[in-house]
Amino acid sequence: MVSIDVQGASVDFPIFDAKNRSLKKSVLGRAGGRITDAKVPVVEALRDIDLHLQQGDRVGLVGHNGAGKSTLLRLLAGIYEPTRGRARIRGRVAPVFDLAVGMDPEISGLENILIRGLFLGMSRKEMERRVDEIAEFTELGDYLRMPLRTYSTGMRVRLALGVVTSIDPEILILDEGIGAVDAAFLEKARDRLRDLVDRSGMLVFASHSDEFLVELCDTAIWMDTGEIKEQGPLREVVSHYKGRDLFETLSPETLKRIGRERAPVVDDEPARS
Ligand SMILES: Nc1ncnc2c1ncn2[C@@H]1O[C@H](COP(=O)(O)OP(=O)(O)OP(=O)(O)O)[C@@H](O)[C@H]1O
Repeated sequence: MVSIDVQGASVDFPIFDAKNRSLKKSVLGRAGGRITDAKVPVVEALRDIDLHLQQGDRVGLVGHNGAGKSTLLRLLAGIYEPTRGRARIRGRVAPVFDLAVGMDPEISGLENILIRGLFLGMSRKEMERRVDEIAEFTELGDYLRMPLRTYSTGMRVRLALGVVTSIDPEILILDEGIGAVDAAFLEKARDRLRDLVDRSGMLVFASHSDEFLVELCDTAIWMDTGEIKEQGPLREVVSHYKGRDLFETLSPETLKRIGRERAPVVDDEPARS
């Protein structure tokens, strides 16, 4: 059984080369974690996080720029150790922060499929079994035998997305980078992404995209200046964060796919006869 237990965890980044010349006018900062006023300033990226996640959880992470989403993902992936408190992770983590990480420009697309799969925790045998199917999905044809440096950005993303959606992670930690893929290909990748999420034991996904959040998650955490401001059902938490109903901007196709009706809009105006 996979699980993540975080108790009283904080992550600080001391900044040794910060400029101490103050701004002529003090500027109200809205983005980012709190910065302590010391000789060596410290960015408090996460403060006092308590979190328990278990098998089957599909959690969306929302919050303003610099709220601590990526730092929390790295803590949950075991990449960062908490400065204070503790984080216990049970299960094999596949961290997908940047689709391009683990790809080598000098080797072919086919070789990159294998290497990237190993990086995400698959065995060589498993990847050899899947390589044909991934190659077909990417529609890259003869390019798969060419070095990766000859690919356009979109072609690289196709390759990376093909590999990422073929793995069997116990804990899938996903950062929002996948939003950068072109819309047509994403349409094609959507079912694969859903399958990936369905067969992974747990998903934590940071995203600014309403469509992606409703497609992949059922609960949410709202991060604000390094703290958990709210945690609960997806629609409720994201609607509080956005200040409007999460379902308001979804396309009819998305609503149909997720099998939900848009809630009736509450009309404050007195009914006219
Ligand atoms: N390596 C680092 N060194 C110093 N400060 C950092 C580092 N990584 C993150 N921070 C700071 O920690 C805070 C949280 O950053 P984080 O990247 O987790 O935010 P985020 O919610 O993912 O933001 P975004 O939506 O803009 O990606 C910010 O104030 C950021 O400046």
